[in-house]
Amino acid sequence: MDPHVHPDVHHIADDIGTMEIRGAAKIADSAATALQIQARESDAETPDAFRAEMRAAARTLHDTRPTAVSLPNALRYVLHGMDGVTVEQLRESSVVAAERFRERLDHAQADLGLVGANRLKDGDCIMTHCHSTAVLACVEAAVDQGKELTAVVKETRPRNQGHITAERLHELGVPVTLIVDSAARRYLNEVDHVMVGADSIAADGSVINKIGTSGLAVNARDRGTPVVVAAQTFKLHPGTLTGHSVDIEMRDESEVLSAEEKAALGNPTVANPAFDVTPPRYVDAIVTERGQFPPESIVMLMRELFGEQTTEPWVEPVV
Ligand SMILES: O=P(O)(O)OC[C@H]1O[C@H](OP(=O)(O)O)[C@H](O)[C@@H]1O
Repeated sequence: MDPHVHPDVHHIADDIGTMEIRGAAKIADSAATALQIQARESDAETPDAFRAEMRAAARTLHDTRPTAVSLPNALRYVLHGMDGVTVEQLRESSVVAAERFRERLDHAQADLGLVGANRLKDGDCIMTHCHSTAVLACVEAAVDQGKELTAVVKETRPRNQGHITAERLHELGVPVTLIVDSAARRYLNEVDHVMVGADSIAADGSVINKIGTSGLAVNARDRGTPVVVAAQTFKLHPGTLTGHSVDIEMRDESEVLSAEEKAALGNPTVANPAFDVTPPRYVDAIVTERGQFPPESIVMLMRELFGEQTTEPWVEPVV
């Protein structure tokens, strides 16, 4: 019989898959919460059964979206924290690990915000792409320091997450100019920084973020506008230390065109990659809770944080 996965874990996994829950930090937070629910509610009678349930829950969550490494990093953190010889010890340690992960996430976001805010000067204008809570943490910290900022916000087709950014910036008192994605180059001369988030950062300093980030970064370099990536260290992709590449998620064509719209166009092939890869030479700085790094040096931080090896604790152990 398959290990029992709590229905709330399935619900959270479904919400991550459909992007009801989205944004790399929020996904990580929700994944840790889901494992906490699984641990709290488990009826497992033996330590082996408990561990098997936790691994199954983690696999369910893991298989939802492939690109944001914050998801496996959250699962890894909680499963590595699961410790003890009785079910109650395993339960308690898992719950504590999930709680600790979520607290670290919150602190990291606040600390990163202060680092990012130091890059911003009173009167600066930023250009954003998609919706990144890490970027907003930098803006919020700068606003709290009394700096007046303005923003040019890219819509970010196909899901228009730029609209969320516009709303949040408005709440922070930052005046927003919303533009369609293809207008970005036109406005790059008028902004002081491009600020984006990240879903994964590879060992060579490449930044994997919402589709359109790489074109924006290349244009920004051409115009001499610095590109800042705001990302907590759990966006660092440990697998890339050992030669793995980051999967780029292809999402459903219905996000781009409805079935009727597609038929009216003569049924073209529709491709909907959710992310792209920006090479390190187009990134000026990666802002983390551990400070600001040139992308080429991020590998040193990764070695310090992850060592040389990575494990996938949600995979069944070989017996
Ligand atoms: O962790 P924070 O900075 O909030 O978000 C980071 C990134 O997550 C989002 O992915 P999606 O919308 O879930 O596909 C965007 O690509 C955004 O830049």
